[in-house]
Amino acid sequence: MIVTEPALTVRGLTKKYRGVTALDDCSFTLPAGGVIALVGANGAGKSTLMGIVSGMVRPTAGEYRTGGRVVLLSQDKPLYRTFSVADMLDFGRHANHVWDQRRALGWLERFGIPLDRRCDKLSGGQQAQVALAVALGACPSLLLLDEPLANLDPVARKAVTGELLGEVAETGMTVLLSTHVVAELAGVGDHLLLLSHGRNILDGDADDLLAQHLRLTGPRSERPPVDGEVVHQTHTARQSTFVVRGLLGAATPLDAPGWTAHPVTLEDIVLAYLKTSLGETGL
Ligand SMILES: Nc1ncnc2c1ncn2[C@@H]1O[C@H](COP(=O)(O)OP(=O)(O)OP(=O)(O)O)[C@@H](O)[C@H]1O
Repeated sequence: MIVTEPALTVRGLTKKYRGVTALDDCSFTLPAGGVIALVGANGAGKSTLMGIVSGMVRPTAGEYRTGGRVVLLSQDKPLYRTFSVADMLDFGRHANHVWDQRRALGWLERFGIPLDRRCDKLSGGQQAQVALAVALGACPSLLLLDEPLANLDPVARKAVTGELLGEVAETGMTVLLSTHVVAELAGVGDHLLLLSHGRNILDGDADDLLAQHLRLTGPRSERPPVDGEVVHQTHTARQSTFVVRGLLGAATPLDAPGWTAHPVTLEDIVLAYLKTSLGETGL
């Protein structure tokens, strides 16, 4: 039996800046070999987590363990303005012990990025592609992408995500992709990690999470008509809606007059947890 080491294990990880708790006693394990969507509002602690895991930021408490080479591509793309694209690949080759020039070149070719163009003469989206090529050339086992796709238009973002999934399938690497574009989650991540105020409030396999959650609508009631954890609830004078985590699938018939069950999307799940963590009860 092949036992794959997790891509990342985190125990009690905490980071405090003067007066600000950026990460608050986080513990979770992320599986290897897929794309993990790291989701959270502005200031939730996503960049801090990536900074720690890449070794750039020292945690205040707790520990973490990774399964191999970690490469971070941060929000401010690390390019030298006056370097050509080819110079950036040379730089990558010299800055990394392990370097795969073919892989870096292949990525640039797929997106038609000219090698002789100076980095400051490229569009924001093209600069993101060069930074990605350098990151991939370094052959990461865990690639941390801190919103590097923010400059890309939705079509380009989809193309890049598709190519990244190809790289994951080919090499077995793990990509931790941070985003607050919740609407674009579908089809991006195999696994979801949700941060709110420095705490990991949800993590799990995307398909499992979809199967475990459902929305129930029925006559106004204090409680839903099924067992399970109430993630979020809203009430009007005559109607109640609950997002519940339980064992019932949306296709299971409900033995409760007036109640209907609906499947949820990953976006619905994320929003339900975030609203509850922000204290929005809808009561
Ligand atoms: N160097 C720092 N000094 C002081 N406070 C910091 C520092 N870096 C981050 N913080 C604070 O820590 C908290 C978490 O910030 P972080 O950048 O990790 O969040 P984020 O989820 O990446 O946010 P965004 O989506 O806006 O990039 C915020 O309150 C932020 O102001």
